[in-house]
Amino acid sequence: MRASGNRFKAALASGRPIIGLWVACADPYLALVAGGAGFDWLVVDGEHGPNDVRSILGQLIALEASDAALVVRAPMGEPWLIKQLLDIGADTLLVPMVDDAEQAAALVRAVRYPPAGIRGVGAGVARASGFGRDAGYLARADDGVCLIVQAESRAALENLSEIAAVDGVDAVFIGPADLAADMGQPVASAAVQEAIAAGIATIRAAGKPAGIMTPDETLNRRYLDLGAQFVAVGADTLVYASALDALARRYGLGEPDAQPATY
Ligand SMILES: O=C(O)C(=O)C[C@H](O)[C@@H](O)CO
Repeated sequence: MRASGNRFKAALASGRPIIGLWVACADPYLALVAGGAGFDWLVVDGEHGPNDVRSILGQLIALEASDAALVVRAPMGEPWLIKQLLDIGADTLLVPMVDDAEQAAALVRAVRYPPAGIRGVGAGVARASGFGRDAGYLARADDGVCLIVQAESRAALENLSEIAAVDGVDAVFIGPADLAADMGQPVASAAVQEAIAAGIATIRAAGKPAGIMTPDETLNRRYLDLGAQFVAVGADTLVYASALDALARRYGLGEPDAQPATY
């Protein structure tokens, strides 16, 4: 267990842009491969990767020696699951589909122990506290958690300033794919791009770091120019599929006209 404080929070506090990677293969061995690439942060994706608490635990253990800040994305913001993810040692949670400040405030309560929150106390049987060996864990735990909420709908963007203002929300991530789907437009459309630009500005105006993810380098550099601070630039699954497809095509195998994998 990392006793050196929350690495993602420290990276955000530095003010410098940090570049991340989605880790969705749901396998500790492949997580090790990603962990050695040099990304500033990695998201173990519990929403779209075929993960459960045990597989996420295996990846956290595999990544313990990595220099990357580790983020775990919950499938949804359920307090019982958040409790389990924190107990296995996740200290930075990314929670999808947050549409209003009430949801965000409930998530803050879910990541905090009483009296500030509702997180059940089970540190004595939790990896997070070194199975009770870290006597100071409970006192540090609330401050040691970094909560990132995802705004990825028209409703979320309408409520974005209130969401970002919630005390205990450390950062806000804009989900382009879900936002585009909710808007009924392609991610690269002017309407979605304008909404993302406005969203980044709103999050920054609230004094919170803005994050986003897309495999499109042109868009990522635009988002960085707009002030996004934590930007994921790809996913292990996409890179793996594209690289294998390209290798097969070099020997005349696979679909010669197949489009590069994208999300
Ligand atoms: O809506 C989005 O975009 C995201 O939340 C990121 C994606 O889910 C990422 O996993 C790529 O599919």
